[in-house]
Amino acid sequence: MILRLKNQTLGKLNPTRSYLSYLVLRRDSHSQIRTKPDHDRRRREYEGSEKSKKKEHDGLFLCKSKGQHLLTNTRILDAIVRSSDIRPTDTVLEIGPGTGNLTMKLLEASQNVVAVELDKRMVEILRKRVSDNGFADKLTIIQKDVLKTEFPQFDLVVANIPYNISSPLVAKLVYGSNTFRSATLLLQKEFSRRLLANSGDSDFNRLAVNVKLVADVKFVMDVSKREFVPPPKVDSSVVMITPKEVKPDVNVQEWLAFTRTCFGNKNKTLGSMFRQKKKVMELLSLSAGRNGSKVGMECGDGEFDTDVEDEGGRDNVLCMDTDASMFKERVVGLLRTHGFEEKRPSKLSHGELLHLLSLFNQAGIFFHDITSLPMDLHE
Ligand SMILES: C[S@@+](CC[C@H](N)C(=O)[O-])C[C@H]1O[C@@H](n2cnc3c(N)ncnc32)[C@H](O)[C@@H]1O
Repeated sequence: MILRLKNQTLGKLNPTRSYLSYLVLRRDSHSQIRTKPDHDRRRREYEGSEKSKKKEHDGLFLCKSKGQHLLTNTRILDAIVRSSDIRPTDTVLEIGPGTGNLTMKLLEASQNVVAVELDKRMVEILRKRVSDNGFADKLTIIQKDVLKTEFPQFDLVVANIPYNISSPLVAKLVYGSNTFRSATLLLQKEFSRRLLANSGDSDFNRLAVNVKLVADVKFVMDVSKREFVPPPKVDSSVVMITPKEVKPDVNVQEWLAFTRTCFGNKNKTLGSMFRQKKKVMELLSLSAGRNGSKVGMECGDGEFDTDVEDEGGRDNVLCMDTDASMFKERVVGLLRTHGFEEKRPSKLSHGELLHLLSLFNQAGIFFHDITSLPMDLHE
C-alpha cells in the first residue's frame, strides 16, 4: 500500500526520498500519523540504514539545521487552524510549509495561501501534493529565505516556523511594513513563555517588552515534542500575536537600542546599570556622534581610566575621563530627578519606559548606533 502510493506521489522524484514521502502520504490519507512502535521502528530502521546515511549526507533527509520537524498530528493541525480565525476571503501567509501538512488545511479554510519555503526539495513535494489535491490555483510558493523575502499583501500568518529564526522573524512581522490581523505561530515553548511575560512579572524580558510595545500576545496551546517527526528536543506552544491598532510614536531603532541597554541586566536598578563605566562610555560616544559634538564640556580630573590611545596622549585621556564623568552625572541625575534611579526595568510599564526614553532623548542622550542595522528583539 505504501509503496504503491509512494510511486504515485513521487513520480520522477528520486526513490531514495521514500521516508520523506512516507510522511507526506500518511498526511494525505488523513490518518493520524503513528509515532508509536510501528512508526518508530520503521524510522529507526530507515535512519540506521546505509541508504538513509547517504541521503542525510546528500542533504536530502529532514534537516535539523533548517528546523525541519514536521507536525504530523491531524487533531493539532486542525486546532491550530481553528484558533487562527481564518475567513474564507483571507490570504494566509505560511512560513516554512515543509511537505504541506498545515498548508493543506490552510488551503481548505482560506481563499489563498502564500507559502515561503527555503528548501527546494520541500517545494517540489509541496507543489505536487497541492496540485494532486486540486488546490494549485490557490497557492503561491516563494522559494526563498523568509528573512530575505519581501512579503506580498496578506491578512493572516499561520505557521509552524523553524525555531532558529523565531526572534528575527517575529521582529520582521511586528515591526515590518505589512498590515495583518494576526500571526498564529507554533514556537519553542520556552520562547513563547518569554513572549507571554508581562511587565511586573519577574520574567519580563526584552523580547516581551519589544513585541508587546506594538502587539498583543495570547497563549493558544502547548504541543508536545512527540507530535513532530523527527521529534525536536524541546516542547512547543502555539501563540497568537495581534498587532495593536494604535502604535506608539517612537523611533523603532532608538527604542530597540534603549531596551537592549535597560534589559542588559533586568534585575539591576536603572541607577546602577547606568553607572557602569562601559555603559557610560558607550552612551557618551553614541550621543556625541548624534549631537555632532562632544557631550561633555571641560577638561579636568576624572574618575575613569580609559583605553583610548591617540596622538593627543595623556591630555586626551584626561579629557575623555572628565567628559565621561560629567556625562554619567547627567544620566544619573536625570534618573534621580524623575524617580527612575531605584527602579528595575522589568517592573516598568511601556508608558514609563517610553517616558524615560523621551526624557533621555530630550536631554541629548541617545542609544541607537546609526551605523548598525540588524533588528533584533532580545539578544
Ligand atoms: C518546523 S518545519 C515546519 C514544516 C511544516 N509546516 C509542518 O508543520 O509540518 C519548518 C520549515 O521551514 C523551512 N525553513 C527553514 N528555514 C527557513 C527560512 N529561513 N525561510 C523559509 N523557510 C525555512 C524548513 O525547510 C521547513 O520546511
